[in-house]
Amino acid sequence: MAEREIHLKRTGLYASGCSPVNMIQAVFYNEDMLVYDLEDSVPASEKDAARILVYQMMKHHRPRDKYVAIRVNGLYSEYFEEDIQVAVRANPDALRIPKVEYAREVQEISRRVAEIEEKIGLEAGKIELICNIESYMGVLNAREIASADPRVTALTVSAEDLTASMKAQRTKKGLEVFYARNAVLLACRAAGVDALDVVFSDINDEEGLREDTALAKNLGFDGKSVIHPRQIDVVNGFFTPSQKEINYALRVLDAVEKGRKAGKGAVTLDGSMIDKPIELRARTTLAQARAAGIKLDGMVTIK
Ligand SMILES: CC(C)(COP(=O)(O)OP(=O)(O)OC[C@H]1O[C@@H](n2cnc3c(N)ncnc32)[C@H](O)[C@@H]1OP(=O)(O)O)[C@@H](O)C(=O)NCCC(=O)NCCSC(=O)C[C@@](O)(CC(=O)O)C(=O)O
Ligand SMILES: [Mg+2]
Repeated sequence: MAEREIHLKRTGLYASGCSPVNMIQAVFYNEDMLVYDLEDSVPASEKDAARILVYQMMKHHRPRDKYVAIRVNGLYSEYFEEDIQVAVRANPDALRIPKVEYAREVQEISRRVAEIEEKIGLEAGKIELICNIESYMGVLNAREIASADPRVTALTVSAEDLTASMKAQRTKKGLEVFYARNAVLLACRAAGVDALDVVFSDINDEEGLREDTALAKNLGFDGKSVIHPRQIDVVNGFFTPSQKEINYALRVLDAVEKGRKAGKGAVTLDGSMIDKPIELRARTTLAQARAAGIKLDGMVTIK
């Protein structure tokens, strides 16, 4: 099995497989993950053309240093067989699998990917699987799905299909998917895979996007799917620790270290108690900052 590199997934930009212009443009934006879509953004009449376009893009214009995924149609759709044949041959970093409901589906897809990898001589096990959780059944089984197969490196919450399956109304505040977001996030944490948040569909509502992304970040998500280039910097910004957050994290570790030397388990900083979980959160902030390319060496802590 291939050794996994860790990839930042703050933003996953969908570019429709039936829009050659968007597919080319998407190469040049700041998203961490580019997702070429063969599923719901492609009408039935364009499925064959989209498959060819995505394959050609991957062969001739694949961006260097960018994590690229291909979203295939679901396991039970009439397009799955051709999609998986072409998508694996395009050798993406990951396949995004829509509408996953059971661990056995992930295992079946992983087995199919392995067969094709072997047939065409690709490194075994390198292509990752990102499972889109977009039904009540998927949410209920998220824990098993997240640990179904070593290829699984992330789960996403996909709110549009999910709310349709729940007979819920999709709102911007997102109360209807609050439980699902938490359930999927906890499943990801239990399995040690990344948790990716819902698409915010109104591309003209920046304030709404900010509120939605702040919520996702506070809940613990690692990133968010986006559909328009305007959404990328906003979302990257939320999932990259700010200077203020980094500075606070450094001060927490400083206080912990001083406490340790003085033989204390809990110390205070700015009047608040600092103990083990706060130290852990500070370490997470610094790990996220390093992953985002922020250099921490020699950084001074200023109150
Ligand atoms: C919404 C719109 C049509 C608007 O386009 P418009 O062209 O009107 O927008 P403009 O503002 O005019 O664009 C300004 C400039 O940006 C360029 N530009 C725009 N979008 C770009 C882009 N994506 N990539 C690269 N470039 C782009 C454009 O070409 C122009 O370039 P230029 O002319 O040079 O200035 C377009 O964005 C778009 O197609 N988005 C992706 C839609 C999609 O993939 N949906 C499926 C995934 S969600 C789903 O399935 C639900 C889910 O499954 C989710 C889950 O599972 O996670 C669930 O259940 O919840
Ligand atoms: Mg969907």
